[in-house]
Amino acid sequence: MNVQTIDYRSATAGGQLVQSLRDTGFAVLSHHPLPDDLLQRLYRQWSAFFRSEDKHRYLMRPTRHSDNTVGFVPADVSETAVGHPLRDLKEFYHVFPEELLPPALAPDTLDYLDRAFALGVEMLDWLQANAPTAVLAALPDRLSSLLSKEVSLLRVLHYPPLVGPDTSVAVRAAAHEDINLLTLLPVAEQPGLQVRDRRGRWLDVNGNRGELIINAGDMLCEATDGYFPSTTHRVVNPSAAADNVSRYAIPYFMAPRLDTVLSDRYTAGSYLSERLQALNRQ
Ligand SMILES: O=C(O)CCC(=O)C(=O)O
Ligand SMILES: [Fe+2]
Repeated sequence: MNVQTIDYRSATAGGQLVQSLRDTGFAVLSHHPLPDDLLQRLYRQWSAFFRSEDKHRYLMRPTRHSDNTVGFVPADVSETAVGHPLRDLKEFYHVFPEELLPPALAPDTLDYLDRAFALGVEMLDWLQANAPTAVLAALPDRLSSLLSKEVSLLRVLHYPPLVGPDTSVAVRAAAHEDINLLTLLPVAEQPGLQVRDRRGRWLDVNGNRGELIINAGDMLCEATDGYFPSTTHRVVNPSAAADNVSRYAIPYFMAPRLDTVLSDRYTAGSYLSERLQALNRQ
């Protein structure tokens, strides 16, 4: 399996994106418009946040627009991937527009969120223009018109350096699929992200700094009757002592309005509720 790197500026980028998502569920986008200096500021500001005790003042609470939570999620209540016995080794912060957010972090974080949303709209328009009409015909609207900024989630993840005895079983992020339509994830400064190919082998996602990983989520898979597969991925623990440092990642999970009918079985709302219950079962 070969996750394609696609140059955002290429005239055929849309077709390449469809092909790569079809083949692997993932793509890497180079030369995209999300500014690297903005991303670097986010890493700096959020690493300071996770180091400070202030984070406990922003403990997670229900969001206004979905069953999700907004705010800081400490490692001891973190998610447990379906089929995995232990919680992931991560703490994170859920950002939604106009909801709980430390004021010092708001300007750059919300600027990034707006830009990521605009790029996500463009990516879905690329899929719309390049996927077979029949695949998208059952959807109630154009893919990008289904998006909801209120339901879409910017997650800032901190995977602390590993300590303690049970790290051989617990992992930074156990194997899972994303719930949403499309995920935009800047290539992290530290390695660890892997995807599973059709034969069950785990492969590193080889993106370079400054590039953007794009992957299809389960809602896109459901809404296209499997045309766009949502590929299983994970974040493995550092293997060498020298790599045992904090890792940060900032995925943007783009989701449709909750009343969107995805299939005969699900609306986006019923799908999201079912999946969140499974993740937060412990
Ligand atoms: O940390 C990463 O690189 C990916 C995180 C991820 O897959 C997720 O939060 O769904
Ligand atoms: Fe994920």
